[in-house]
Amino acid sequence: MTAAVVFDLDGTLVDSLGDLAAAANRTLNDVGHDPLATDIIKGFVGNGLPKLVERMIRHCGLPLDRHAELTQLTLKHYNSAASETTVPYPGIPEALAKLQQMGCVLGVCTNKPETPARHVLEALNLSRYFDAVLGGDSLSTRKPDPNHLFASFDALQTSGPRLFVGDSEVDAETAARAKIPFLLFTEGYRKTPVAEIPHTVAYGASQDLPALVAELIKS
Ligand SMILES: O=C(O)COP(=O)(O)O
Ligand SMILES: [Mg+2]
Repeated sequence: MTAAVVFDLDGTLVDSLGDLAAAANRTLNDVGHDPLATDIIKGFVGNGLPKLVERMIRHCGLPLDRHAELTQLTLKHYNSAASETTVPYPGIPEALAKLQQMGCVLGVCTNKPETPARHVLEALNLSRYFDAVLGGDSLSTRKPDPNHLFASFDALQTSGPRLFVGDSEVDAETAARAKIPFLLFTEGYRKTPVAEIPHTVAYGASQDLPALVAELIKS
């Protein structure tokens, strides 16, 4: 039986915080605001780019009626430099290759807009592993709505076991609502202690993924 494994992108497959923060800070620069520390911007990631911009606007005390304009601006900045410093987490390419060898079909379900998500996967030589990539703007809904995750599995067209791998509270909520086993990467952008994030298994080294997946699909 073919297992389907769907991955979150930011904070799970790739460390993209530097490029996200750079895009956000370029927008702040455009409106005459001082840049924010990367760690502050890290707290804005997880619910997609429009939400990141909304959190930035609130944090900086900027007018909320500029949300649409500043979202467009941030997307433009991000699209022009989405893979400058972004790298796969150590062990990710090897783990994906191994999972494919094991017969798993792989997909991506990210709240990042689809265009930069595909660009990042391409630039980092990871797109070859994925049969489906759904972004935060691919549907009319996004994580934590379980329909975003269901649509990602449906796109893989397999009937075997389903697993979801992610790094955040949003991913955990999505998996719980979809009733799909959840593998939590502990070294991504989560804001709460691991023990407070519902998960099936937690891991801190991506090299361990193939063995964890093998264990979960056999049970
Ligand atoms: O774009 C975001 O806010 C988060 O993206 P992710 O769903 O790949 O973690
Ligand atoms: Mg993530």
